[in-house]
Amino acid sequence: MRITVLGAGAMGSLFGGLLAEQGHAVELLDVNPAHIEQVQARGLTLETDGRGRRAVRLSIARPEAAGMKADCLIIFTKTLHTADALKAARGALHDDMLVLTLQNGLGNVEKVAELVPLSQIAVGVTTVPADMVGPGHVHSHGEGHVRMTMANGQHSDRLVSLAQALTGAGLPSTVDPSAQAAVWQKVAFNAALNTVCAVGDCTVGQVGERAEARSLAHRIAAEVLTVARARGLQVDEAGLHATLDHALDHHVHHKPSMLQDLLAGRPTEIDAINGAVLRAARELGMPVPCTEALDALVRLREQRALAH
Ligand SMILES: NC(=O)C1=CN([C@@H]2O[C@H](COP(=O)(O)OP(=O)(O)OC[C@H]3O[C@@H](n4cnc5c(N)ncnc54)[C@H](OP(=O)(O)O)[C@@H]3O)[C@@H](O)[C@H]2O)C=CC1
Ligand SMILES: CC(C)(CO)C(=O)C(=O)O
Repeated sequence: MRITVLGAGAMGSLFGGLLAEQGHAVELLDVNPAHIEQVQARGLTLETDGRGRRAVRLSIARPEAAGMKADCLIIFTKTLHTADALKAARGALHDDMLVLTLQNGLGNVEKVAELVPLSQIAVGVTTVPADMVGPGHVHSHGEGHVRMTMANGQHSDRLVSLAQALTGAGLPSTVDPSAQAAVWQKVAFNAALNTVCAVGDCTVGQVGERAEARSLAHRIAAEVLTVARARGLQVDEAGLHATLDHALDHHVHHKPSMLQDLLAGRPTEIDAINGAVLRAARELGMPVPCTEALDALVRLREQRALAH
């Protein structure tokens, strides 16, 4: 397949690199000059558990210089950069292209739909983890999967082909209409764990060690699911709490992306995570006090992090 990846940081580079290794034509689009320069000069250094470190040759350009007419475009910018990135990559968009967002948070389809017809948009979630080691170097220290569906609920052969390509590249993927509920479950997970780690300035394991912090994370997750249920989604509450416990017990050294953003002085995705849940809860007149408290505290930390 011909696949463009818009936003080639940790996740975009991992997905693009693994797909390119399987012989797919991949073009990464990014704005980070040091990363672009490294990948152009030396290839992408890709490090995954089990297969070690290797260099992968693939194209990379700024979004406005996109050169490939791709079958699919996967968006992996942070949520607050989606609109700018898509506008800059407008030249790469065409009406026979599938556009997939696997970003965290809510409202991603709505942002993409400002520039792409809904019938071409797919949405999903991934539990695959990835970290940037430095420019041109990405590391994934764990396994995960991808669940996705067309935003309009229709069947798409193109999405099935993309799922096969991703699975063949070592990113197990399913096309599943319940991916819409999975988006909410992932938001519940991020609203709970990312925020508590961000405010506590600690790893997932450090939250897991303290009973009251662990219980707070579970309360936030449960609160978010009450909103999802009120919106008519069938969510798996027991499954979510089990996933949270698994992360708290096993991803002990991981610093969630929200904490990494704060430490790097970058804006976080708080508005697309807790902020979006709060807006949905307000529309329904539902109180979500824990989600609201963490939203306020992360924004406070973010303001300080951006000021330095
Ligand atoms: N990392 C993880 O383990 C996981 C992340 N996710 C989600 O995936 C998404 C991507 O996350 P992640 O890869 O960690 O993020 P990164 O910050 O590592 O990567 C985002 C990339 O997008 C680039 N970018 C910024 N603006 C633009 C633009 N206008 N056009 C093109 N590229 C742009 C950034 O450049 P610059 O650095 O210069 O800003 C950066 O290289 C997020 O929604 C995240 O929540 C989901 C599951 C796991
Ligand atoms: C990797 C994971 C699942 C952990 O919180 C994540 O989504 C993030 O860091 O944003």
